[in-house]
Amino acid sequence: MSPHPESVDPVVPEDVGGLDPEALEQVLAAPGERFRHDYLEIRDLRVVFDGFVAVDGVDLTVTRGDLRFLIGPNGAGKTTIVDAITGLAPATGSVQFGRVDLLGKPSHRIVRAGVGRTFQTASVFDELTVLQNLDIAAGAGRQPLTMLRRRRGIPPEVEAALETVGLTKVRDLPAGVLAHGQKQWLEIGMLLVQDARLLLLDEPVAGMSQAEREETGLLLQRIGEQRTVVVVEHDMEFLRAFAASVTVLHQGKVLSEGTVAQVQADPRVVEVYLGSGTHGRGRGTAAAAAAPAASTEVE
Ligand SMILES: Nc1ncnc2c1ncn2[C@@H]1O[C@H](COP(=O)(O)OP(=O)(O)OP(=O)(O)O)[C@@H](O)[C@H]1O
Repeated sequence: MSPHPESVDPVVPEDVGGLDPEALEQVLAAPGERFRHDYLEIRDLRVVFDGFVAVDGVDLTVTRGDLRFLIGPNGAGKTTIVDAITGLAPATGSVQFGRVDLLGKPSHRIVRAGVGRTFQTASVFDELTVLQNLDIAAGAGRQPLTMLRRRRGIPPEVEAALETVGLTKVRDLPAGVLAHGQKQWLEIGMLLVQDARLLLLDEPVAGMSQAEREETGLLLQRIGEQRTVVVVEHDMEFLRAFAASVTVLHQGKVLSEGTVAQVQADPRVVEVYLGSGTHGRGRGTAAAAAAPAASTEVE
């Protein structure tokens, strides 16, 4: 849909540091038993906008421990599926997570069911500091009375999230001055403190440097070991490096599903990404990025 936001020069110190996987342990620390029923199960999902079928009977199952990438040409319906799961697009069918039926629930109830998402354009509060953004996200899971109580110091889960996403040194800066990649990290941190157990990430590495992409990929792999993670992505290099499994969408339907190697070898996927003008809806970057992968399989 919208073009990737240009990466802006960060107005932050050079030595901000990277992500800290060890700090992540503190945020994630939770007995696996609690997540036993955590899996996303979508059946016959359909989203229609004024007669236009954007999502057309999609089935999707993502289990905890998976790191599922959703790919597909421009307009395939990827973001709309995430919108439907999070209550932002009207849908029919069924969407269950952790035994909770999500369809038809208002967004705040879906958040409370443990579902969190990021957007293609980071949706942090620019005027508030990094710390305040995280604090608000942490509050999303708190009872109103606890929210009103004055708290001394930084809650440990917020501190651990700050370290995890490498933003400790910029915690008092307004989020608006962060570089695009750092905003994406902040959003991931917000999902962690919000205790999201299903994380839906829309193009999380857009605008990031190669080093940042790698750090983010490793972070997502680690989170994916404990939580259910779905990544909407156009970056095929990133996908090849980090996806555990892939669902390819095309014109609102699931075209192919499997490991990276399996979908790359699927002639239907090759056709959609490399095909003639009839499938020419793919955005240039996606098609171009997919081409080397597909061609290695077809050569
Ligand atoms: N609110 C809306 N009203 C009408 N049509 C919409 C709306 N949202 C999405 N669409 C249409 O639904 C289709 C799927 O859009 P969607 O954003 O889900 O695709 P996508 O696969 O995420 O694409 P991209 O990779 O470009 O983000 C597109 O044709 C889009 O124009």
